[in-house]
Amino acid sequence: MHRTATLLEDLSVEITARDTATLVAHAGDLPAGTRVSVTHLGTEGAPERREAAAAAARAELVPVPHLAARRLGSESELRDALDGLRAHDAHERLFVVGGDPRTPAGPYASALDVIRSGLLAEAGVAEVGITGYPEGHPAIADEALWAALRDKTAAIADQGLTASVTTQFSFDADAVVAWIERARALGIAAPIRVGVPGPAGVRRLVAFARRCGVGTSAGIARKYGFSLTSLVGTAGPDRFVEELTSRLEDAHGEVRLHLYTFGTLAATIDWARAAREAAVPAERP
Ligand SMILES: NC(=O)C1=CN([C@@H]2O[C@H](COP(=O)(O)OP(=O)(O)OC[C@H]3O[C@@H](n4cnc5c(N)ncnc54)[C@H](O)[C@@H]3O)[C@@H](O)[C@H]2O)C=CC1
Ligand SMILES: Nc1nc(=O)c2c([nH]1)NC[C@@H]1CN(c3ccc(C(=O)N[C@@H](CCC(=O)O)C(=O)O)cc3)CN21
Repeated sequence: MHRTATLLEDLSVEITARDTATLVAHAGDLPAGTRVSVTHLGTEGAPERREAAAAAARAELVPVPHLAARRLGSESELRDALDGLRAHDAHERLFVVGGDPRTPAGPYASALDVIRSGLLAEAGVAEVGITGYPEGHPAIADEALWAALRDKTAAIADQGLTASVTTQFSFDADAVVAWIERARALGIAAPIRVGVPGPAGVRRLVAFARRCGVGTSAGIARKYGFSLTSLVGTAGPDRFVEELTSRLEDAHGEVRLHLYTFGTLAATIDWARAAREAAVPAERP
């Protein structure tokens, strides 16, 4: 398939539990089998996240619930979360992230600690998603990030599980392509889902970028499609996707798109459908 079509056909979306009703209402506009990540925030509980994942599964989508290691208070909290997901058949794919809390709430200080617990494999998880940072991380040194990526990939394989990588959102296609090349050069062969925000208000994007420690230099932002001096208006990932597409080659391995929806799930689904239809024109009789 053409590369743009592949990126757009098999993209994934990331929601929070409170997007569940919107997801159910608009699921029909996503291809069956689309992966739906459910962010692990401190403001939403495990039952709501589990319900969001279950709703995705019922809608013929593939849930990817997130677990933030530092938000887990105890081993039994992890066991309960896995059991709850399993009861809804929403445990096959998980995304494990360290999490923002400065101090871990319980025994897991990093994603690696959760993976090494062995509880994921025991619960019947098949695939474990981990992070990637094309623009680095404000509080974690680059060397530590690359070491973590290597160690997590190895630990996932040791547990007999499959790894995939989803990158922190970025507005900079050059940084993303350079990051993919470095990862491949280091022997990371897992599929990489490139994180980018869905269409959203510029003010919102700037606020989330600040909150998540993602750079928005004026030049990059302008290229992406938003002006930092004029915060009114909406910016979408069109140019980013176009540029990413034009730069990707077979040597980059399996690469997909991951859309962080930041409260704009319906608009993101509309955007994805329009982009898909533009890339793969319906066959004429
Ligand atoms: N990329 C994403 O979608 C999300 C990222 N986060 C971020 O997760 C970060 C780390 O998670 P992963 O990338 O999975 O790393 P990780 O858990 O694999 O850890 C990588 C390295 O950073 C250290 N570390 C982990 N969390 C930290 C924190 N909050 N502060 C300082 N050092 C930390 C670990 O000890 C380890 O050395 C959080 O700080 C947060 O910024 C949180 C939610 C979603
Ligand atoms: N460093 C870091 N921390 C994160 O928590 C994080 C990232 N990076 N990268 C992207 C993902 C996506 N993230 C988020 C975070 C918040 C909302 C959000 O919509 N928050 C609502 C409140 C939702 C609620 O509390 O139920 C908001 O209006 O802020 C969405 C995605 C969190 N993630």
